[in-house]
Amino acid sequence: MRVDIISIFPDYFAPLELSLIGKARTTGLLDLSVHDLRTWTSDVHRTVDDTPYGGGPGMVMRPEPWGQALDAVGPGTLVVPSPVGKPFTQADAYELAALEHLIFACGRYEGIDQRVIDDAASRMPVREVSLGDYVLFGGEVAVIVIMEAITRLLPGVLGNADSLTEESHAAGLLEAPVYTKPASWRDREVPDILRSGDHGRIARWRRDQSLSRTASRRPDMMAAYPLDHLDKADRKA
Ligand SMILES: N#Cc1ccccc1Cn1ccc2ccc(-c3cc(N)[nH]n3)cc21
Repeated sequence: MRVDIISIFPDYFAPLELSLIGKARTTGLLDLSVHDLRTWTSDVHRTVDDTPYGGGPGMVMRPEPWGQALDAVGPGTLVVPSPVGKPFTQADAYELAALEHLIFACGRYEGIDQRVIDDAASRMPVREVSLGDYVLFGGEVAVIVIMEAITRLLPGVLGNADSLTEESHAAGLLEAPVYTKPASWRDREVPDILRSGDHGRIARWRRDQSLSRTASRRPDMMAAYPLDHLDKADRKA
């Protein structure tokens, strides 16, 4: 997978040289390039923002540098983090992980001139995505989060691919609590079932835990959970 990130703060992406994303880059699973938007400015001050038409607070990112940057690195699927984007989900992570070339546009200030998005959409797929109902300073942190969510889905990145099938949101439920040694810690014991060796009962216990956690913490996910995945007993719960 090829990924191009465009930002006025390229140093924000140093964390993408670490851990499993860094390993994916060195092994060639991920071809990641980070670009400074100011590369595509032409004035001595390397200006990337200007005052908003119609007035209002703050500044808006100018279209010219963005247009030239996207011409240079595109075409690909353009992903634009934004407070007004579609909520980013695990399903989106799977979809993006299956694509050949992603381009991330990191806005700052009050956002990017809308014509940049409209112009890009005339020649490549564009996805405006939100990480949640809160406002960040810019798109960089959102791109780091999205890059983690995507990269861990790439074949060969996670040592144990089984992790992907059991984890939260993969099966449409929140995952069960996890425990490791010691069996007793600060007078708190690991549930006996998990030490029973009865894998059938353990699987049932974990699914019950997932259902109860999801029902209490994320009723919205329960509403979307296919009823035919529930045993008759579960449906009464
Ligand atoms: N746009 C905008 C904007 C509008 C008003 C006030 C502040 C900003 C800051 N900002 C500039 C770029 C940019 C990118 C993504 C987010 C973002 C995503 C999520 N989920 N929250 N915030 C914010 C971003």
